[in-house]
Amino acid sequence: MIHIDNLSKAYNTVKVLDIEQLEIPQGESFGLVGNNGAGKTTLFRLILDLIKADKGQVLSKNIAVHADSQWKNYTGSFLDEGFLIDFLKPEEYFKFIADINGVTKEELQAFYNDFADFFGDEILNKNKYVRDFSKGNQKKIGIFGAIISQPEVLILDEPFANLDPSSQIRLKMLLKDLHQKKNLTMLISSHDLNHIAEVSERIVILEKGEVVKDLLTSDDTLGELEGYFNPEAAVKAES
Ligand SMILES: Nc1ncnc2c1ncn2[C@@H]1O[C@H](COP(=O)(O)OP(=O)(O)OP(=O)(O)O)[C@@H](O)[C@H]1O
Repeated sequence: MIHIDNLSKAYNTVKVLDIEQLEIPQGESFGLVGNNGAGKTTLFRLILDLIKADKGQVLSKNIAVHADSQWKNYTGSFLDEGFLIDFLKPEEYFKFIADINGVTKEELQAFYNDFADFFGDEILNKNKYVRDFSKGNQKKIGIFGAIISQPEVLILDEPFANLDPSSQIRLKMLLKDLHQKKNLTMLISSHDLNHIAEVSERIVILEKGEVVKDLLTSDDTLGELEGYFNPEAAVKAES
Protein backbone atom coordinates (compact mmCIF):
# COMPACT_ATOMS: atom_id res chain seq x y z
CA MET A 1 0.00 0.00 0.00
CA ILE A 2 2.69 2.44 1.10
CA HIS A 3 6.21 1.82 -0.08
CA ILE A 4 9.20 3.81 1.10
CA ASP A 5 11.93 3.62 -1.48
CA ASN A 6 15.47 4.75 -0.70
CA LEU A 7 14.16 7.83 1.11
CA SER A 8 16.37 10.41 2.72
CA LYS A 9 16.05 13.92 4.07
CA ALA A 10 18.60 16.27 5.59
CA TYR A 11 18.35 19.68 7.21
CA ASN A 12 21.46 21.88 7.06
CA THR A 13 23.49 18.88 5.85
CA VAL A 14 22.43 16.80 8.88
CA LYS A 15 20.59 13.66 7.76
CA VAL A 16 17.36 13.30 9.75
CA LEU A 17 15.82 10.44 7.77
CA ASP A 18 17.38 7.61 5.83
CA ILE A 19 15.25 4.57 5.04
CA GLU A 20 16.24 2.19 2.28
CA GLN A 21 13.06 0.16 1.96
CA LEU A 22 9.89 -0.06 4.04
CA GLU A 23 6.61 -1.61 2.93
CA ILE A 24 3.36 -1.01 4.80
CA PRO A 25 0.78 -3.41 3.40
CA GLN A 26 -2.90 -2.60 3.01
CA GLY A 27 -4.85 -3.10 6.23
CA GLU A 28 -1.80 -3.05 8.51
CA SER A 29 -1.82 -1.13 11.77
CA PHE A 30 1.69 0.24 11.82
CA GLY A 31 3.19 1.85 14.91
CA LEU A 32 6.17 4.17 14.78
CA VAL A 33 8.25 4.86 17.89
CA GLY A 34 11.55 6.60 18.56
CA ASN A 35 13.09 9.17 20.84
CA ASN A 36 12.64 12.91 20.34
CA GLY A 37 14.09 13.94 17.02
CA ALA A 38 14.27 10.37 15.68
CA GLY A 39 12.48 11.37 12.47
CA LYS A 40 8.90 10.13 12.99
CA THR A 41 7.17 13.35 11.99
CA THR A 42 9.60 13.83 9.12
CA LEU A 43 8.65 10.41 7.77
CA PHE A 44 4.93 11.23 8.02
CA ARG A 45 5.52 14.62 6.36
CA LEU A 46 7.29 12.92 3.48
CA ILE A 47 4.49 10.35 3.13
CA LEU A 48 1.97 13.22 3.01
CA ASP A 49 4.11 15.18 0.53
CA LEU A 50 4.38 18.11 2.94
CA ILE A 51 8.14 18.27 2.52
CA LYS A 52 10.42 17.30 -0.32
CA ALA A 53 12.79 14.35 -0.05
CA ASP A 54 16.45 14.84 -0.95
CA LYS A 55 16.52 11.37 -2.40
CA GLY A 56 14.08 8.54 -3.03
CA GLN A 57 10.31 8.50 -3.01
CA VAL A 58 7.15 7.39 -1.27
CA LEU A 59 4.72 5.31 -3.29
CA SER A 60 1.08 4.96 -2.29
CA LYS A 61 -0.74 2.27 -4.29
CA ASN A 62 2.35 2.20 -6.52
CA ILE A 63 2.12 5.89 -7.42
CA ALA A 64 4.68 8.43 -6.19
CA VAL A 65 2.93 10.81 -3.77
CA HIS A 66 4.95 13.80 -4.99
CA ALA A 67 4.00 13.18 -8.61
CA ASP A 68 0.26 12.59 -8.37
CA SER A 69 -2.28 13.58 -5.72
CA GLN A 70 -4.64 10.60 -6.08
CA TRP A 71 -3.59 9.41 -2.61
CA LYS A 72 -5.36 12.44 -1.13
CA ASN A 73 -8.70 10.87 -2.07
CA TYR A 74 -8.20 7.94 0.29
CA THR A 75 -5.83 9.25 2.97
CA GLY A 76 -6.85 10.95 6.22
CA SER A 77 -4.25 12.51 8.48
CA PHE A 78 -3.68 14.68 11.48
CA LEU A 79 -0.13 15.62 12.43
CA ASP A 80 -0.55 18.91 14.31
CA GLU A 81 -2.73 22.00 14.83
CA GLY A 82 -1.58 23.29 11.44
CA PHE A 83 -4.15 20.88 9.98
CA LEU A 84 -7.02 22.70 11.71
CA ILE A 85 -8.88 25.83 10.65
CA ASP A 86 -8.69 28.14 13.63
CA PHE A 87 -11.50 30.53 12.74
CA LEU A 88 -14.17 27.85 12.37
CA LYS A 89 -16.24 26.20 15.10
CA PRO A 90 -15.72 22.42 15.28
CA GLU A 91 -19.09 21.70 13.61
CA GLU A 92 -18.20 24.10 10.76
CA TYR A 93 -14.80 22.50 10.36
CA PHE A 94 -16.31 19.00 10.29
CA LYS A 95 -18.97 20.05 7.79
CA PHE A 96 -16.31 21.62 5.58
CA ILE A 97 -14.36 18.34 5.52
CA ALA A 98 -17.56 16.32 5.03
CA ASP A 99 -18.62 18.51 2.10
CA ILE A 100 -15.32 18.28 0.23
CA ASN A 101 -15.35 14.51 0.69
CA GLY A 102 -19.00 13.96 -0.27
CA VAL A 103 -19.95 12.74 3.22
CA THR A 104 -23.69 13.11 3.81
CA LYS A 105 -25.34 14.76 6.82
CA GLU A 106 -26.56 11.35 7.95
CA GLU A 107 -23.09 9.80 7.69
CA LEU A 108 -21.62 12.70 9.65
CA GLN A 109 -24.29 12.29 12.31
CA ALA A 110 -23.47 8.57 12.56
CA PHE A 111 -19.81 9.53 13.12
CA TYR A 112 -20.83 11.98 15.83
CA ASN A 113 -22.66 9.11 17.54
CA ASP A 114 -19.60 6.84 17.32
CA PHE A 115 -17.41 9.59 18.78
CA ALA A 116 -19.86 10.81 21.44
CA ASP A 117 -17.89 9.26 24.33
CA PHE A 118 -14.56 10.43 22.93
CA PHE A 119 -15.84 13.99 22.57
CA GLY A 120 -17.58 13.97 25.96
CA ASP A 121 -19.34 17.26 26.50
CA GLU A 122 -16.30 19.20 25.36
CA ILE A 123 -16.40 19.62 21.58
CA LEU A 124 -19.85 20.01 20.06
CA ASN A 125 -22.30 22.89 20.62
CA LYS A 126 -19.76 24.95 22.54
CA ASN A 127 -20.13 28.00 20.32
CA LYS A 128 -16.35 28.32 20.40
CA TYR A 129 -13.73 28.57 17.67
CA VAL A 130 -11.19 25.81 17.12
CA ARG A 131 -8.39 28.19 18.22
CA ASP A 132 -10.00 28.59 21.64
CA PHE A 133 -10.05 24.88 22.55
CA SER A 134 -7.42 23.27 24.78
CA LYS A 135 -4.56 21.35 23.16
CA GLY A 136 -6.18 18.02 24.04
CA ASN A 137 -9.55 19.02 22.63
CA GLN A 138 -7.91 20.41 19.48
CA LYS A 139 -6.33 17.00 19.10
CA LYS A 140 -9.76 15.34 19.34
CA ILE A 141 -11.07 17.74 16.67
CA GLY A 142 -8.11 16.95 14.40
CA ILE A 143 -8.42 13.18 14.82
CA PHE A 144 -12.14 13.30 14.07
CA GLY A 145 -11.44 15.53 11.05
CA ALA A 146 -8.99 12.93 9.73
CA ILE A 147 -11.52 10.12 10.02
CA ILE A 148 -14.66 11.82 8.61
CA SER A 149 -13.64 11.22 5.00
CA GLN A 150 -13.70 7.44 5.72
CA PRO A 151 -10.14 7.04 4.50
CA GLU A 152 -8.42 3.82 3.51
CA VAL A 153 -5.19 5.12 5.05
CA LEU A 154 -5.08 6.99 8.35
CA ILE A 155 -1.91 8.76 9.55
CA LEU A 156 -1.80 10.20 13.06
CA ASP A 157 1.22 11.76 14.74
CA GLU A 158 1.19 11.20 18.50
CA PRO A 159 -2.60 10.98 18.78
CA PHE A 160 -2.49 10.04 22.49
CA ALA A 161 -0.38 13.03 23.58
CA ASN A 162 -2.32 15.72 25.48
CA LEU A 163 -5.38 13.50 25.89
CA ASP A 164 -6.70 12.70 29.35
CA PRO A 165 -6.56 9.02 30.40
CA SER A 166 -10.25 8.30 29.60
CA SER A 167 -9.87 9.84 26.16
CA GLN A 168 -6.71 7.82 25.51
CA ILE A 169 -8.55 4.60 26.33
CA ARG A 170 -11.53 5.60 24.19
CA LEU A 171 -9.25 6.51 21.31
CA LYS A 172 -7.56 3.11 21.49
CA MET A 173 -10.95 1.42 21.29
CA LEU A 174 -12.04 3.62 18.37
CA LEU A 175 -8.84 2.98 16.43
CA LYS A 176 -8.96 -0.77 16.99
CA ASP A 177 -12.59 -0.82 15.95
CA LEU A 178 -11.94 1.25 12.79
CA HIS A 179 -9.01 -0.95 11.87
CA GLN A 180 -10.97 -4.17 12.29
CA LYS A 181 -14.26 -3.11 10.71
CA LYS A 182 -12.92 -1.02 7.83
CA ASN A 183 -9.63 -2.81 7.14
CA LEU A 184 -7.98 0.59 7.61
CA THR A 185 -4.26 0.97 6.99
CA MET A 186 -3.13 2.91 10.07
CA LEU A 187 0.18 4.66 10.62
CA ILE A 188 0.48 5.95 14.15
CA SER A 189 3.41 7.39 16.04
CA SER A 190 3.55 7.51 19.80
CA HIS A 191 5.83 7.85 22.80
CA ASP A 192 3.41 5.72 24.79
CA LEU A 193 4.73 2.19 24.41
CA ASN A 194 1.67 0.61 26.05
CA HIS A 195 -0.79 2.30 23.75
CA ILE A 196 1.19 1.76 20.59
CA ALA A 197 1.71 -1.93 21.37
CA GLU A 198 -2.02 -2.27 21.90
CA VAL A 199 -3.16 -0.66 18.66
CA SER A 200 -0.40 -1.85 16.30
CA GLU A 201 0.21 -5.18 14.60
CA ARG A 202 3.71 -4.07 13.75
CA ILE A 203 6.06 -1.58 15.36
CA VAL A 204 9.07 0.08 13.82
CA ILE A 205 11.67 1.85 15.96
CA LEU A 206 13.44 4.81 14.36
CA GLU A 207 16.74 6.05 15.70
CA LYS A 208 18.50 9.03 14.13
CA GLY A 209 16.32 8.62 11.07
CA GLU A 210 17.06 4.96 10.54
CA VAL A 211 14.95 1.86 11.10
CA VAL A 212 16.66 -0.04 13.90
CA LYS A 213 13.91 -2.53 14.73
CA ASP A 214 10.88 -3.85 12.88
CA LEU A 215 8.71 -6.00 15.16
CA LEU A 216 5.50 -7.93 14.65
CA THR A 217 3.51 -7.26 17.80
CA SER A 218 3.22 -10.16 20.23
CA ASP A 219 2.87 -10.60 24.00
CA ASP A 220 6.60 -9.90 24.28
CA THR A 221 6.62 -6.64 22.32
CA LEU A 222 6.01 -4.25 25.20
CA GLY A 223 8.88 -5.81 27.18
CA GLU A 224 11.09 -5.66 24.12
CA LEU A 225 10.31 -1.98 23.57
CA GLU A 226 10.87 -1.15 27.23
CA GLY A 227 14.15 -3.06 27.10
CA TYR A 228 15.21 -1.10 24.04
CA PHE A 229 14.40 2.33 25.46
CA ASN A 230 15.54 1.60 29.01
CA PRO A 231 18.12 -1.19 28.86
CA GLU A 232 19.44 -0.58 32.42
CA ALA A 233 16.00 -1.15 33.94
CA ALA A 234 15.54 -4.31 31.84
CA VAL A 235 18.86 -5.72 33.12
CA LYS A 236 17.91 -4.88 36.73
CA ALA A 237 14.51 -6.56 36.33
CA GLU A 238 16.21 -9.74 35.06
CA SER A 239 18.74 -9.94 37.93
N1 LIG B 1 12.19 22.39 9.31
C1 LIG B 1 13.24 21.87 9.95
N2 LIG B 1 14.43 22.51 9.93
C2 LIG B 1 15.51 21.99 10.55
N3 LIG B 1 15.50 20.81 11.21
C3 LIG B 1 14.34 20.14 11.26
C4 LIG B 1 13.15 20.62 10.64
N4 LIG B 1 12.16 19.72 10.84
C5 LIG B 1 12.69 18.73 11.58
N5 LIG B 1 13.99 18.98 11.82
C6 LIG B 1 14.89 18.12 12.58
O1 LIG B 1 14.76 16.80 12.09
C7 LIG B 1 14.94 15.86 13.15
C8 LIG B 1 13.75 14.92 13.18
O2 LIG B 1 12.63 15.65 13.62
P1 LIG B 1 11.20 14.98 13.73
O3 LIG B 1 10.25 16.08 14.12
O4 LIG B 1 10.91 14.20 12.52
O5 LIG B 1 11.41 13.97 14.95
P2 LIG B 1 10.34 13.17 15.80
O6 LIG B 1 10.81 11.75 15.86
O7 LIG B 1 8.97 13.40 15.27
O8 LIG B 1 10.53 13.86 17.22
P3 LIG B 1 9.53 14.11 18.45
O9 LIG B 1 9.30 12.78 19.10
O10 LIG B 1 10.33 15.04 19.33
O11 LIG B 1 8.28 14.74 17.92
C9 LIG B 1 15.11 16.68 14.42
O12 LIG B 1 16.49 16.78 14.70
C10 LIG B 1 14.55 18.03 14.04
O13 LIG B 1 15.17 19.07 14.77
